[in-house]
Parts: sequence; structure tokens; C-alpha cells
Amino acid sequence: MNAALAALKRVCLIGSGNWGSAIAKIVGLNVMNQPDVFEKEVLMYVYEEIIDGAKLTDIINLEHENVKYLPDIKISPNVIAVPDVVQACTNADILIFVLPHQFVKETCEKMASAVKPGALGLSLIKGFVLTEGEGIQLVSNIIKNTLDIETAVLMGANLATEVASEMFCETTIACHNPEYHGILSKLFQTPYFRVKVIENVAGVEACGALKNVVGIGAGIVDGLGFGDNTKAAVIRLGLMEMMKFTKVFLESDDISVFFESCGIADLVATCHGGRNRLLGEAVVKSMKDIRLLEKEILRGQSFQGPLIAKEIYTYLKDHDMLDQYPLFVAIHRICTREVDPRNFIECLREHPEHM
Ligand SMILES: NC(=O)C1=CN([C@@H]2O[C@H](COP(=O)(O)OP(=O)(O)OC[C@H]3O[C@@H](n4cnc5c(N)ncnc54)[C@H](O)[C@@H]3O)[C@@H](O)[C@H]2O)C=CC1
Ligand SMILES: O=C(CO)COP(=O)(O)O
Repeated sequence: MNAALAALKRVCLIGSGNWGSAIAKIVGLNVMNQPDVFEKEVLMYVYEEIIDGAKLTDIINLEHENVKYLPDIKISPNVIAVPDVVQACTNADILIFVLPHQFVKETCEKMASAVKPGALGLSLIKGFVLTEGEGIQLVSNIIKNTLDIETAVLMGANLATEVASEMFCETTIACHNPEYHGILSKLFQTPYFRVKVIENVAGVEACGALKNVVGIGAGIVDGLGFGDNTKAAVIRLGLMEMMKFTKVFLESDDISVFFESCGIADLVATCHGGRNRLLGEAVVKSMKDIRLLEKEILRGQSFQGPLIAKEIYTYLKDHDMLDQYPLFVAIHRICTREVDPRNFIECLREHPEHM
């Protein structure tokens, strides 16, 4: 039997931002409440920073709250914040990755010699990894190949602050190996966080990454002062581009994932309440660079959408397919300030789905 299924399972968290902290609350309580399945202590890797003169790790360990990324929400005391990613992952059987995707490769490289053989990875990261000369890759493949571990994913309509406030939602876990389905449900399910486990890892992950780009489009129509009908058009055309891209990129005809929480539900949630929607609105109302807007609006959290738009754009350009994805392309060019956001409606009006 492999490490992730043997004896008591030790769980660690790699990441502690807005979503990382919300998930720490769930995982911390679930491992405490199932002492026959999980080890009680959960180490959480925190990218160290100083807040009002104190280390964020010390604040979390004293106050059991991530005061910067998820204020006013208590995390159970068995979740221990550590600034060293190698310490966090050593001896862990289940490694939960929840970092902005631009940091995943370098973080995995630091962990590579310390990860237990046979451990299970689980990525909650919504994005792709773009490597010079290699194009885009799934984050789960980066984790799997760098650490030589099986890697599952968890994606869904899961705005972190709502989950942390225990408002009901659904989520989708995907794992190739059905032997792990039971333990992953035990680790994440709560009365307010309903888990469904399926097997299409790549499909679930693609949904999670792509919807962040469409979320920016929804924000642009809000910023332009258009209404719900226009936003619905962005959601529909965005979904069509997401499905088409997934089919080409993954060489898969399985569209069933789009009807799970990771698909249409996450798309709708992000287009109404996500940080990427906020960015879309801001790029219309201000001419500031998006990195400056990120600092001003999110104060340390990050917008993943602009990076993902660039990753997709690079893929489409390399494959000579830019003209087939006008929504993705326009959103990328609006984020880089090459295109005026006021031209966005034109791209909806002339979309190939209408021809
Ligand atoms: N916030 C949300 O509502 C949800 C987010 N997600 C996804 O979860 C992933 C993580 O996002 P959040 O937890 O929201 O993060 P966040 O955007 O709140 O915070 C950024 C995090 O990055 C860390 N960081 C900064 N520089 C770093 C470095 N060089 N190396 C490592 N870490 C560094 C910061 O310490 C902080 O923890 C993303 O892929 C996001 O799309 C998924 C579902 C919901
Ligand atoms: O992924 C999310 C909700 O499921 C969060 O989306 P944002 O990053 O746009 O806030």
C-alpha cells in the first residue's frame, strides 16, 4: 500500500493566501475530527512577511487567524504556520497546493528532495505554467513531474470569503486513482462544502484556469455600465471559448466537466463576485497599469486572470488560432493596454459564434 493510504495520514498545506487560509480552516477541523484517519498536526507553508513589525507566521500561530489574507476567520490551532516549505512538506502523505500559479514551479523545485515517495499531491491552483520554449502546461503536471507524485485537483465555485463564512457551496475534486476518492472527500467535505469526486483531472483544471479570464470580461462590461444581459453574453461566449480551447488543448471531447461545480458554476461565481471581475471593472475606470491596480485593490492578494490570459494568448499565437478566440484575445489586449476597453462590445457583437 502506498504512503498516502497507509496508517494515519499527515497533511500539509503549501500556501496560505485568501483561499489557502479558507481551506486551512476546513482541513484543520476535518483532520481534528477524524483522528482515526489523519494526524492531528497540519503544517502550513506561509510565504513570510512582516505585518506591523511581527512575522505573519507568528501572528497566525498566536491568533490562529491570517490577519492579512483572511481577516476575522479563525483557523483551528492544529494548523501550524511555518516559513520553510521543506519543513512543511517533510513526512506529509497529502500535499495541498494553494499558491498563485506563478510561484508553483520554483516552490516545487525547493521541495523536490524532501517529498515522501508515494505521497499524493492535490492542486487548488487555477492557472497554467508558461515556460519559454515549452508553451503552457497544467499546474498538476508541473507538480507531478517535479515531485514524482500522483496529483489530483480541487476546483469549484468557491469564493474564499464565502466559503470561510460557511455559506453553502459545491466543489469538484478530480483524481485518476479511485482508491483516493474516499480519503479526499473525508479531508474536504463539510455540511457547507459539498464535494463531488470525478476522474477527469485535466478537464477540471482547465475549467478552473480559463474562467478567470472570462471573469475579467464580466468586469469590463460592468465597468462600461452595461447590464445583466451583456454579462450573460460574456458568460455564454466565454463558455464557448473555454470548451473549444479545452477540446483543442487537452485533445478531449469530454464536456461533462463543464456541468460540474468547476465548470459553469465557477464561471458564474467568478463573473459576479470574483477578484478578476473587480480587475475588469477597474481597467475601464482607470488607465493605471494592472500591477498597480492589483496592489491598490487587493493589497497583497493576486489577480490570476491577466497572467492566464497571456498564457492562453501565447498558446493561441503559437498555434495560429488567435482569430478563433476573440474574447480571450481582447481581454489579454485590454489588460496589456493595447486595446481600449470601450472596444470590448465590438468583439462580442462580431463573435464567430454568431456567424
Ligand atoms: N481567493 C479565492 O477566492 C480563490 C482562489 N483560488 C486559487 O487559489 C490559488 C491561490 O490563491 P489565494 O489563496 O487566493 O492567494 P492570494 O491571492 O490571496 O495571496 C497571494 C499569496 O501568494 C503568496 N506569495 C507572494 N509571493 C510569493 C512567492 N514568491 N512564493 C510563494 N508565495 C508567495 C502570498 O504570501 C499570499 O499567500 C490561485 O490559483 C487562485 O486562483 C481558487 C479558489 C478560490
Ligand atoms: O476561483 C475563484 C472562485 O471559485 C476566485 O476567483 P477570483 O480569483 O476571480 O476571485
